[in-house]
Amino acid sequence: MTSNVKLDAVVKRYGARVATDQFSLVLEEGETIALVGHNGAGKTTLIKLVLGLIRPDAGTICVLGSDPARGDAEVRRSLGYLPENVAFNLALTGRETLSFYARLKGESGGVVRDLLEHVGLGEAGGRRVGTYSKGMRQRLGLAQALIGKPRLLLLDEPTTGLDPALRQHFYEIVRALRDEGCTVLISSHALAEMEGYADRVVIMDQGRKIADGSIDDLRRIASMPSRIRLRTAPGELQQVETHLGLNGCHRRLSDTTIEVNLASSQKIQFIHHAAALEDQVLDIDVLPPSLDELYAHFLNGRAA
Ligand SMILES: Nc1ncnc2c1ncn2[C@@H]1O[C@H](COP(=O)(O)OP(=O)(O)OP(=O)(O)O)[C@@H](O)[C@H]1O
Repeated sequence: MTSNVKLDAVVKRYGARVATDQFSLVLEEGETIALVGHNGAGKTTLIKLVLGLIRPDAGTICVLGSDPARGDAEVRRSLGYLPENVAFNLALTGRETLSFYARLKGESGGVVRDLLEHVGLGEAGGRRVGTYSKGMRQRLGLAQALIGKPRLLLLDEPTTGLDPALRQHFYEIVRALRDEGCTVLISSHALAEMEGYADRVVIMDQGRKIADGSIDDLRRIASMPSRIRLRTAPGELQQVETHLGLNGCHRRLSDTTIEVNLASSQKIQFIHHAAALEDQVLDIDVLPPSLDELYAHFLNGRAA
């Protein structure tokens, strides 16, 4: 694999405040990475360092083979960036806005129409940005970030303001880019929606990296219990509890639903027993820890 981004022991201070603290990270070609952390954890600072908009006080950064602070034109053309708050000239149309950014990136105006179509703004391209909804401006921002087929895409809170259908569409665009080999770093607080799309999750807290791995890796490291949910036949709930030896280590969610928290070592045996009660247990769901739960786990561990 080729590493598109390498940060080694990067420190960035704003006065006495340390925004990133000995932060090391490697991002490979074709990876989608979720960067998560509380407000003020240092996510935007990290993105700005990778873009070369600010310089580190210590440590080294290499982006697409060069130091981003050098502002290498070839590297800049291969970067796409969607800032947290997109600010466009409201008097320009969507098409004029994208044409402007395309020229800045040395691309022909021919890409504009396709990009507008791609983000679902084909028909609105002739309207002034001032008349766009927040979601439309966000999509225009994404189109701007996609100019020039970037090899590295940095998206800061990209789905804020998008409705569920547009979020879905947004992640489909991200998946297609990843399949073409683009590295996509997404900073977000919307953990649930990242679950199906992120190859890796990096959790930041107070400028430090406190977890880094696939969701499965994080589940293994956290070794949190899974929730097993059983649906019983009507009137059979108590029998099932007795058969399975559940002595209060479970919750009744309804007259026919029980939930049990089990460590991975106990999970298979329990499911086996429950499945054997085939007249009484109608359904078994295994709910592994969600990204929200893992996030809380790692942050609590940090606090401890
Ligand atoms: N230009 C600046 N001057 C002074 N302090 C700053 C500056 N930019 C960021 N900081 C501080 O650095 C820390 C990290 O901020 P940063 O914006 O990187 O966090 P974040 O994780 O992106 O937060 P959010 O989720 O709220 O966007 C915070 O304590 C913030 O107050």
